[in-house]
Amino acid sequence: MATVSTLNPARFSVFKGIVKAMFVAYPTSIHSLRQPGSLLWIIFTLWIAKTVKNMIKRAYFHPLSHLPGNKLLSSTYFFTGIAGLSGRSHYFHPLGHKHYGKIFRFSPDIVSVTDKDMIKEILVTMDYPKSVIHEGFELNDQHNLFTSRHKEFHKNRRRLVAPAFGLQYLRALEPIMAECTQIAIDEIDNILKDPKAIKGGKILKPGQVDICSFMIRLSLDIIGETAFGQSFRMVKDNTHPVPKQLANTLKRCMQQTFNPWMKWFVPLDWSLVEFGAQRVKDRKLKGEAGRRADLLQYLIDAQAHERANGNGETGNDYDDMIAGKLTDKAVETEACVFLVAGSETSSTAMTFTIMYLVKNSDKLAKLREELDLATASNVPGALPTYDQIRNLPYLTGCINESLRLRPVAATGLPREVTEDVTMKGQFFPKGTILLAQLPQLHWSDEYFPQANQFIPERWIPGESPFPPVQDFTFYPFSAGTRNCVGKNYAMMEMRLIIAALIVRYDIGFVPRQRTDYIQYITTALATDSYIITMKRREPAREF
Ligand code: HEM
Repeated sequence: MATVSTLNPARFSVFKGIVKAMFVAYPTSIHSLRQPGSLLWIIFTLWIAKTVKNMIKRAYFHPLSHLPGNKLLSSTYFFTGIAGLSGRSHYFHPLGHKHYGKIFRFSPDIVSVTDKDMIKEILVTMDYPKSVIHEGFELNDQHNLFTSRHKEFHKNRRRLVAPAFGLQYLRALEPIMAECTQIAIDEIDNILKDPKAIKGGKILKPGQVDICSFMIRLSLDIIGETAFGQSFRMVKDNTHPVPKQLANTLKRCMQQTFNPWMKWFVPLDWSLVEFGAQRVKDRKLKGEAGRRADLLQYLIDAQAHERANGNGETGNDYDDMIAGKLTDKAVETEACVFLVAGSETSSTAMTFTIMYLVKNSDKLAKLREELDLATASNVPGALPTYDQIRNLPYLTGCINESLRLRPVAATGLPREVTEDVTMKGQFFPKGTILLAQLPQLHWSDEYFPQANQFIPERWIPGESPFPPVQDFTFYPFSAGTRNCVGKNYAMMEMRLIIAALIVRYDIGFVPRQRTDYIQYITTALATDSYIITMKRREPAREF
């Protein structure tokens, strides 16, 4: 297996050579630069003049220059590049909106939007395609469901993949999710008995558990089992190389999207794709004996079905890809996409939900009461079943409230305008990237009274102290044709895991911890850690 993305040694030595040569040539160059009329002086002056001319053009004479926004930021891609490197641009957008209002331009062709009607128009009514930003995340040289900007491709691929997330199929995944959750619970119990039993990470005080680490590892194991038919055993061993490689690669992808020069030095490591391809081959080789009710099986069956109905591949790789056919490569790629799109998203959302619960003990007590009632008939040791918890309003309210306050799409959703358009009296030329700022909408007191408070009751008709939540104000899973195909999967997983933890343990807040977050493709706590206290409940809910 290839190593984690590092500097490309050959290119790095070329780079070192250039830097060395620059140092040797430095005194001469500086001297030459200081001589008006010398060749270097002329080249440098022309370059500066061209850059300044382009910056002035973008800032004052661009079709978007009528929009509010900082002229310096709008004149160059430099600052978007820096933001892309840091993974923290979501901290900067609210400041921009506070200063400039619901629409502001912060890059030559990127405009941030928090206006409710415009967001609906961008995501739902006009259903604009994804932007060039998404292409930086294409894997296996293939368009895929998540990244593709091509409507026809997306329509075909979504038709083939979406049924895998239908309720009937998802119910078959419950035993897999339950088994992985039970393994996590056993590991938590081990750590509570002996803090040294921790798998990786630092040993914590007795009674403390890093719940963020558990959520990350558990959701990786679940997606490994359901998308590849093989757990990464991250909860048990925490040593599988693929998750780490993937996290590094996604970070690099995001950085390179905004800083294309990095591609020259830092190759991307797609070991994940090799891993995925091997799993697909293994499953196909086993034939009927290897059948399992999971996402991978669904993709393999869908491929066989298409072939049997004469809708299989033509043999021309490019045409097949553009048409969204389920080739072998496409099956491998989509299984990998599930891992990319379906692990950190769920784990972050669960960590934030638990973080809000431990910070709001009254809400935690109310959730516990609801769960205890719903699972009262369980024998000791049994995990809550999905039938027991799927319709619990307070549990759903807690998850919704956490997704509202900390949406996984922290930097907003970029969409590209396909033709010149005027929205809310503002002109946007073809090619403009509109960034639908979901977080700002979710945090608006106009739509969510006391917006910065964790109030699960607001989602429960009859219990809410506020008017009902309006349509098109809450987009944790996006909307339109590009909404999250894994929404039902994610809701099921989050409900099952959070219910299992709350029923089994008393959990509590540990003060003085960092809770800042970063976003490369999805959002995560910057430290990958959130510690809580946990204690087995005695004796009533002992199982
Ligand atoms: C709490 C968990 C999750 C959240 C908040 C979430 C959120 C989102 C959002 C906001 C999008 C739109 C992204 C964009 O427009 O750029 C999206 C798309 C997507 N999600 Fe999720 N997601 C979650 C879990 C999952 C899971 C578990 C899976 C799969 C197992 C998944 C698979 C996908 C895929 C494949 C897409 C692309 C769909 C398309 O364009 O047709 N997601 N998700």
